[in-house]
Amino acid sequence: MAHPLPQELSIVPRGALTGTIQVPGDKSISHRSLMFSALAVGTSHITGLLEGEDVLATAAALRAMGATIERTGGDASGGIWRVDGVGVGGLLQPATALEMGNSGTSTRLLMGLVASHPITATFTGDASLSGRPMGRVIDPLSRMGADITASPGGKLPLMVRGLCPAVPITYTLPVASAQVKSAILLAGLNTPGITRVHEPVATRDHSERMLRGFGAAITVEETDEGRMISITGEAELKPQTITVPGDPSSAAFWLVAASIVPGSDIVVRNVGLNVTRAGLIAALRLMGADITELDPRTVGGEPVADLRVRHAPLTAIDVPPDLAPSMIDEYPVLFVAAAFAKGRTVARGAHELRVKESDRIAAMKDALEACGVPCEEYEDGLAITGTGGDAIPGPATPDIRIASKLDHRIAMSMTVAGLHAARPITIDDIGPVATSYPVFYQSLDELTGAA
Ligand SMILES: O=C(O)C1=C[C@@H](OP(=O)(O)O)[C@@H](O)[C@H](O)C1
Ligand SMILES: C=C(OP(=O)(O)O)C(=O)O
Repeated sequence: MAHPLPQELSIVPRGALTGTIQVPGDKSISHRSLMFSALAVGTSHITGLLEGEDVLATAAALRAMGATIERTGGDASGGIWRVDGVGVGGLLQPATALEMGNSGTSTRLLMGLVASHPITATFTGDASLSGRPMGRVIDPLSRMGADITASPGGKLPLMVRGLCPAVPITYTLPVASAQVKSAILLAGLNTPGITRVHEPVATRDHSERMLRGFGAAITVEETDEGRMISITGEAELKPQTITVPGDPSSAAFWLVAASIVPGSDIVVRNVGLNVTRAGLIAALRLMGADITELDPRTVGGEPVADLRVRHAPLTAIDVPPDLAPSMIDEYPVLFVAAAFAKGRTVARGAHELRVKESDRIAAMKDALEACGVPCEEYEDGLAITGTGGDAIPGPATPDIRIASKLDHRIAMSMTVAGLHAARPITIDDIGPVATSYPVFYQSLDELTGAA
């Protein structure tokens, strides 16, 4: 895929954030809504689907394998989509390679789907995705019988030749990864017998919740050694009407922005608060953030609330490592919060950050240090010495560019940092923001009165 030209942007402070916004649909739930609907027998309807590039890559791949997927309406806060599924076992051989763009979730979950179908698919991706480890899914899916040929180091491009019928396995996750767990469960859907995933550390449980909603026989047993998830194969999924809640990983940027910019007082509506995703809120509250949950309710089987966030002085903490799985995508913006806290925040136990769209530990260290924020890098995290609430200095000279490294979360996090910096922060490429939050800069305009 040809890369679009880099979109450079300079961020300058815009004053307090005020008003109310709604974040787009949850990315994890949007991917799964499309995949499970594509495997159901009949027509599903999805409201609030995130229309980011990652989710659109999933839709395109499912279409290439026979599902009919159409947008029927919607607005900036989310799309309304209709999916006519092919039934479990009914995926067709795609005619061309599946182009996954920047999306790890699309790649790993769809590899699981292909693994137990009688089809062969080639997966390709952009430079970021092509550097990410796929061995973590290649191993269990190969044990189930799939024949997978990958590029050196277990990377993309790779080809999955599915086996049908596949062999059920019991697999203990060697890394805390909802993508690996979900890939195995998806392969298990079309595998005779019971496929089991043992998860020593709990990760996001959207697949389990949604598969149950679609009528799959799935059980979750809590044990002293973690969770054992069992799925009975050759399932028949029933079509659903799904409302996707707002993405807590997108709300995260506003929670931090309002906390650090003096005078801010905002409401972020419709934020998913599943405990397997809510770690950042817990960490920010430990730092002294002023976050109130309003109107708690259930949307699409997930707990949701509106969040009121007011500026508050933040204090450094040792981020509890057991929060890591429930805030894994939020570390970059947590590091920004730490840059404004009083004292030295230490966040460790987050080695997985090394293998996201970029090495997020190195990327944020480089970015924050370039803005005058003292950092110390560990193999599994970062220590950051904050200003105690004052503006961070910003780059020493105007020619310094902050590298977003094809990583949406680095671009958005450094945008937030630029809202309270003494000098402008120029980001070399904000294009990747479109993967998960296409209306991010519109929402920033709304919250800062520039819309
Ligand atoms: O299952 C998912 O939807 C996701 C799981 C996480 O990845 P890992 O499974 O690699 O931890 C997360 O970082 C990613 O943004 C989305
Ligand atoms: C890690 C992320 O996504 P993915 O793994 O799907 O590329 C993310 O959105 O931060």
